[in-house]
Amino acid sequence: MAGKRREYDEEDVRVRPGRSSRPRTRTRPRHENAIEGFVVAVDRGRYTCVITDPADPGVPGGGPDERTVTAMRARELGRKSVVVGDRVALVGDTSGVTGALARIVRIAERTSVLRRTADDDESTAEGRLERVVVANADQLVIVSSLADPPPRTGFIDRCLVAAYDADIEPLLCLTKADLATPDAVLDYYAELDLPYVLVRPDSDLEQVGQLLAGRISVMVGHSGVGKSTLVNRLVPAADRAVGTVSAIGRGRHTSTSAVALRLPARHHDDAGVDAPGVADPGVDDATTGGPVDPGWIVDTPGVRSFGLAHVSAESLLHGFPDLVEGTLECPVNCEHTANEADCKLDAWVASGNADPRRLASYRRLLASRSGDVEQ
Ligand SMILES: Nc1nc2c(ncn2[C@@H]2O[C@H](COP(=O)(O)OP(=O)(O)OP(=O)(O)O)[C@@H](O)[C@H]2O)c(=O)[nH]1
Ligand SMILES: [Zn+2]
Repeated sequence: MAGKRREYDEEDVRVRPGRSSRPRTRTRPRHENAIEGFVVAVDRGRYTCVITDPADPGVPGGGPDERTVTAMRARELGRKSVVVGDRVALVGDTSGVTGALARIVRIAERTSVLRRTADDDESTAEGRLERVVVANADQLVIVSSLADPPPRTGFIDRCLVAAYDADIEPLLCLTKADLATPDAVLDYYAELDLPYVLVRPDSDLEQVGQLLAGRISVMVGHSGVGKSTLVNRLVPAADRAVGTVSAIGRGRHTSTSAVALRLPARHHDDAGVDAPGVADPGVDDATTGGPVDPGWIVDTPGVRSFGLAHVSAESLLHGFPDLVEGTLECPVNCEHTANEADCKLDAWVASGNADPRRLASYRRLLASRSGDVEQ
């Protein structure tokens, strides 16, 4: 019976009625032996997956027995993209030996998606789309240096909106704290309950480590802010290339890519793991008493920013809670742009309720968004 053999939910496979005559779901193998993996890198149709199947030795936590397999998409996935952070079901040769090729037959429902900004690569049709680049992230680490290059709050604001929209917690990581004070940046965000950490070359990174433990954290930041330096300190095995800041800024990366790096294991008895104010990331595996998943950092070297074309003007406001009250008296359907004669935000700012730079930033995002390509 066809119905009985189906093991896919509708999210995984669309059973196309009518025009499509291929009885795909009836002939598909069951893939009972599929094992779970986590996509850590994507390169030209090949997916690098770490086996995270509970039945697999060395899982979770990247033990010595951990296997990394190369996989391709099974045809039955259709056009569904597979991105870094996806949890997938793998069949075929999952031995992980050189040359072995597994197949991804299922993608687990995503808890979050981050899309890269539409103009990352204007030279191709694909590059003009807001493609999903990272799935299942639960934290967006916005890396900004306090000097050299100076902080760009417009960029931070954009990332905050992307994070709130995707339901991902933001963490502001202010680097080069040895070169400048964070006061101006923190003042700009005074009205937001924005968690932040300060990083300098001599910081021990204990606090950062705690905030990353057991979670999937995406790092984003401009070139030269010290992202690679930080990743190398957190994940020494990653060996990310550290560049030098050039006056004109470096050319754009030619390809957009993301890669997930496993954080080194932390131990239950690490001092201060339950520091006040730090949400319990749930690293204790109480059910099995097994090893702790240390978490992942997703580095996004080719991603300049995250797309907001799909975010409504009202949702954009989530990144600007200090402005929300100022819109309450706006006319219905007010777009809150500078062109709206009756928008109340100008008066809200003029009477000192919010920083004018915040309104300017909000309006810049509104304007940039309308230039984005809708997916
Ligand atoms: N003073 C100071 N310099 C730092 C700090 N962190 C990084 N740097 C320096 O800043 C420069 C850029 O660092 P990277 O780690 O390459 O920056 P990045 O963000 O990875 O830049 P891309 O690789 O271009 O994306 C290097 O010369 C680092 O040594 C810091 O906390 N303080
Ligand atoms: Zn308005």
